[in-house]
Amino acid sequence: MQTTKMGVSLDLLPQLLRFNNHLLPIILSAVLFLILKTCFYGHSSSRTSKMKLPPGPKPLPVLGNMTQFIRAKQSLHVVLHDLAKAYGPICHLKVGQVSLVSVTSSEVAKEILKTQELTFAQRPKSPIFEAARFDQGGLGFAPYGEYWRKIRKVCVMELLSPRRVREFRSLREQRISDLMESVKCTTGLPFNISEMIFNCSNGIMLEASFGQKCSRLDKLSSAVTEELRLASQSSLADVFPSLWFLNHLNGVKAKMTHFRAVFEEILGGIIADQKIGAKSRIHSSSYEENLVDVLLRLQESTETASYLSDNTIKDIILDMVGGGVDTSPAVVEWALSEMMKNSDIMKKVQAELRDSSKGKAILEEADLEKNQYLKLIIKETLRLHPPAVFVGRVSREDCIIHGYDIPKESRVLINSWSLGRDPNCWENPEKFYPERFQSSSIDLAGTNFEFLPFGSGKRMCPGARFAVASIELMLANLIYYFDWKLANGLAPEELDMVEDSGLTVRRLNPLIVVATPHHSTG
Ligand code: HEM
Repeated sequence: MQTTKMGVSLDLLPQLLRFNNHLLPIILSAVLFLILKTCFYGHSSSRTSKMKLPPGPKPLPVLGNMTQFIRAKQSLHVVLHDLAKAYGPICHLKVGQVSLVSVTSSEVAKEILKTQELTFAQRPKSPIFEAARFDQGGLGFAPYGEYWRKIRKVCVMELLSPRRVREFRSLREQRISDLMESVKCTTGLPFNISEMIFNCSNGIMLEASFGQKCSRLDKLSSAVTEELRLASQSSLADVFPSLWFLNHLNGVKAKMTHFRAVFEEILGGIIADQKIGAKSRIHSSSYEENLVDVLLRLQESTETASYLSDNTIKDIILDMVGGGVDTSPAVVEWALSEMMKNSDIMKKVQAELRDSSKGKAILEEADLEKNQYLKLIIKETLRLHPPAVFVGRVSREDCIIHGYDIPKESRVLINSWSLGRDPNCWENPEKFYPERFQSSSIDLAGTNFEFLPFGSGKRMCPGARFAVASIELMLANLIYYFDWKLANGLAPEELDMVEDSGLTVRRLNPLIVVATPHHSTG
């Protein structure tokens, strides 16, 4: 293996940073700055190797020239997956000034997420998100500590608890029934199901959060989507933290400040309105609380009042909307795509659903309990297409992982996409084969480290139950009620499965289909 100090930094930058041409001078100066800094002062990886450590463990070398692995426009998770084939399950990359540790094996993932859980209970700092948040970044980006613990408790026990998820059942059923009506209206013509799935899923999340449909919520959801998109186009300043001014020069800071103003206007307005109406609504016995109501009620309670300011509530709500916005629809989209390609699987699940719920116009959640195959399909989709391809953490102290020194502040990317395709863990890993989960104990709880779609441990996704409830009901109804064909005479094997890049990995090209109502349903 060839080891050079700068090779990786420069080769990986174009992968991580998508930038406009007018930013080129800034980028070049930054790279030049780094080269000079490296030449004259050395860089942090060389400091790493000089650290005093107990005998045995060794510094994880920075990999050398990897140009051969980086094909044009390939996503970072695929680049890192390919690197692992050559260099092993743990690789140290230098990206700008940041030490990045890529992990692609379940054993190493377990060491990080379980054995040394506390060391890695921190998320990478994101100056981009910080600029668009109000307090300490809600749950997702709050530093591990007392504040995070309190907010996490509110989210897990109050906002996304099993009881609360059940309470939103009729909301899900109503929204999905609206989706079915929209699909019916396409009357056998080609249409973009990806967009409809996205709107439905988004509608569920927004209505659960605010209890209403209104135009300002559409504005909020587009701002959150745009914000996530901008954040996924990782800014140069993220990998050169000492060049703090870059985010000002490249316009990212201004855009984030704009999003913050949009969030302030909409969320500030909604919180003020809901405060006025809350007491009368909550005293009505038929009233179902939405998430903002719950947070405002907790704001009045002596136990939680001290840390639930209006700004914290805004951050938490942005976490809820942001956490669910692209992820759940991505799973429905990928599952449907896989079934379009694998007609046997589609037929099998349709038969199971249609036999068990004969003649029903629409499936309710209670109808799904007996449909095991649908659950296997969702797991298999999450294995091959985890919407969040990385579980991202930061080391809070120097530690040793897999026999290597990992310095404090290293960013760790556990590649869930790669874990789901590891031939050491999965037979015939590239094949979409839901039956593999049939007699397996592997579940979504994050205790099987080859399958981490929702992460694991203390910072595991608190929205998993909420997400799965929507995904199951939406997918079940779509395949129960309609028969599906690809548009424009496309054969199943011609359907592309190209991934978009971003924080959430969805299809790059929308799924264009033709739906025909099935004669025995409804
Ligand atoms: C299919 C849908 C979803 C997937 C695949 C997903 C995946 C993930 C993953 C991988 C993490 C990081 C976990 C870790 O570090 O161990 C995470 C964190 C998080 N997710 Fe989700 N998520 C989904 C839906 C949701 C929904 C619907 C919400 C909110 C309603 C949500 C809210 C959050 C929050 C707040 C965190 C940060 C938790 C913390 O840092 O303590 N997610 N999610």
